[in-house]
Amino acid sequence: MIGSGISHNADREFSTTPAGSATSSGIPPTTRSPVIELRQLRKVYANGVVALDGVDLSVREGEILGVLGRSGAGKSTLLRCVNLLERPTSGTVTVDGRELSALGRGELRAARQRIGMIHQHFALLSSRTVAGNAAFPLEIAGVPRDQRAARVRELLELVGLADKAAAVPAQLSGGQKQRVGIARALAAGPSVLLSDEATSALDPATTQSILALLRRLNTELGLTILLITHEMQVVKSICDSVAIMSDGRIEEAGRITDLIATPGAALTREIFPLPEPAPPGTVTVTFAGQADEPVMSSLVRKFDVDVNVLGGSLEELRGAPVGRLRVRIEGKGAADALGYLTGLGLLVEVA
Ligand SMILES: Nc1ncnc2c1ncn2[C@@H]1O[C@H](COP(=O)(O)OP(=O)(O)OP(=O)(O)O)[C@@H](O)[C@H]1O
Repeated sequence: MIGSGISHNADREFSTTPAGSATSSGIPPTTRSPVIELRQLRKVYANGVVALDGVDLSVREGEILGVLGRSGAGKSTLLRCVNLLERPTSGTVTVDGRELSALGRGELRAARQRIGMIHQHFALLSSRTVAGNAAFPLEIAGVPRDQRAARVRELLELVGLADKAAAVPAQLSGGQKQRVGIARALAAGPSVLLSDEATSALDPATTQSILALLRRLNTELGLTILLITHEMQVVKSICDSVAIMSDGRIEEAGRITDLIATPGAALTREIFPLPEPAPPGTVTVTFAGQADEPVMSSLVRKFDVDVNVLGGSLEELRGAPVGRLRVRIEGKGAADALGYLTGLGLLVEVA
């Protein structure tokens, strides 16, 4: 028997309050309208590789959605289809209510201004200053010089680089380069930001500071963000929703809090790996939220049971603790204890 009962501290961070919340507008993301809609998207490259095989995906206004998948799953192809850098073989791409896949060249160029993009290796112009890089999309759009200068000052302020306007990219750290990339992506005031592995080339601390900046832009500007990543940490830190891709298909998609509350979700197994299948007689409990009740220790007190912890882990999802615990509950009150856990709204899976 591994520990009979659990101390207050051991489970104090688990509770029944759902993690995640409405963002600054107060409108829950699930009730907002989609800003990006992909329908039956298929991409077959000239060499016959089927990179996208019937993808349906919606990203709602003000949402941060992370597409997660192993190398070759089709993430980059998916992202590049959203702004039509890559033309889908079939299917539709709608952004901000306009079906981009139906637009001609000129209209597409204009529609793309509503879509910013940041890249893993920053893609800055090395001969231009920080200000010159941020100003580039404004020059292309024909914005007059004085307006450009004011906008660039505003953008560099926004990303925390006001003092680096005259520096060139070679004088910047990776995190600073990505901030320039973000300033440039936001120059034309897009409603959507696409992020192509934007933190993959950065160290963990810099990654966190860039993710915090993206979250701030999301809440302050209401920016909708579609990001692709192979790092679960990125999804855990800032995403509201996730789509898991494999072999050109989306295997699972939804709000993280909803998926975690869904029995058998692949996301839960990825975030909280436990031996599968669960041994017979064990109970796997998934908790989401903050500490306001020591659930397992109150179980021991209320129902005269022993709770043996077999495994589990606790993670922060967008700053809120979420955990998965595998236990064996023994004693004559075991059935009542299970009913109690279910009644608290926790996901309780009995093997
Ligand atoms: N231009 C191309 N021509 C032919 N095949 C391609 C092309 N680009 C990608 N592919 C293939 O399409 C599939 C999906 O690639 P994609 O780059 O979209 O996946 P990914 O999930 O982004 O992978 P990674 O994380 O390694 O970038 C892979 O089999 C890849 O080899």
